[in-house]
Amino acid sequence: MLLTAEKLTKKFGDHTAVAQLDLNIKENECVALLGPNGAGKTTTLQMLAGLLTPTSGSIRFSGTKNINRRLIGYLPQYPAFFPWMSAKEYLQFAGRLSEVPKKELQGKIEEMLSFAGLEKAKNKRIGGFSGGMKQRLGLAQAMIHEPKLLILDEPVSALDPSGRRDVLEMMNELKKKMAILFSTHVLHDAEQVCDEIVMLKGGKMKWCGNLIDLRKRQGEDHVLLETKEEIGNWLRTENYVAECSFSSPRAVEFTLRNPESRNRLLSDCIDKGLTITHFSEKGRTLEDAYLELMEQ
Ligand SMILES: Nc1ncnc2c1ncn2[C@@H]1O[C@H](COP(=O)(O)OP(=O)(O)OP(=O)(O)O)[C@@H](O)[C@H]1O
Repeated sequence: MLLTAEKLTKKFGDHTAVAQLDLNIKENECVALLGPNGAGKTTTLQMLAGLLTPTSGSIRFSGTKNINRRLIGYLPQYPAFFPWMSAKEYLQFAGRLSEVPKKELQGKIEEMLSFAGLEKAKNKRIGGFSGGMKQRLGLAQAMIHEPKLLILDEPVSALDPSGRRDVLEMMNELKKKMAILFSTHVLHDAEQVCDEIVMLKGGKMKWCGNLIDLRKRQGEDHVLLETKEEIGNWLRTENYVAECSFSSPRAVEFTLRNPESRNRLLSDCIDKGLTITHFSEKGRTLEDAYLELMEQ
């Protein structure tokens, strides 16, 4: 295991920002920390990055108790850039801070500029960069020393759709080489890149699992049925049918109490002499499953 946090807790005075959080990150795994505003995402990331001391609990990185900052890359939610510096100068500065060996630094800077799509802007001042360019530069500085774990706080939240896509594509490339832990309050962003999801609310873990587990919670139980003949009232009283709503005598929407009763429904329709002209099942969206978990 690359990182193991046990019973991680952070209190600010009387307020508990993170409570008894257990978290595991494997090598090359991409984990999304998902939660609404104030859930404790930034506090958690800062503790794991070694920037904030936990009130209690433990963090083990690569099996040792010390957080080795050289093995971690961190991009804060609001990175502070020096607007008068050029992209190249900024990466030089970041590379020295991260102790990239001098003889490797120039090569690394060129590699990062190319990865971030900033070669043409390398000598331009950061003050004139768009939000997307700044975020790509922020990612480049976080990984210039080839960390084993990249910690990104809301890396796409402030970006427009094209900036979002660029940064998510960069993350998809990066996860082939290193583990990534990133926070977001948007499930759709998590879906694009992550393997595992950890949901936080009020400083506590609400749920953790992978997208497959989350998709299982979607279900496929909402049915739309249309027939040539009038359906009749029998459907309302069937015990496998719930929340039945007729939009016309020949069209009805309802929820199947369990997905296996689908065959029973179809054979009942045939027994009643109905000709089925439309049958479809609609699952809830992933967002619905997420919101339901958060509200539980
Ligand atoms: N330095 C601090 N002093 C006091 N309270 C704090 C401090 N930092 C965070 N908090 C509180 O801890 C809770 C968790 O904050 P945190 O910033 O970790 O949440 P978040 O999930 O990152 O939220 P957001 O999505 O808004 O960035 C909030 O209630 C916040 O007000």
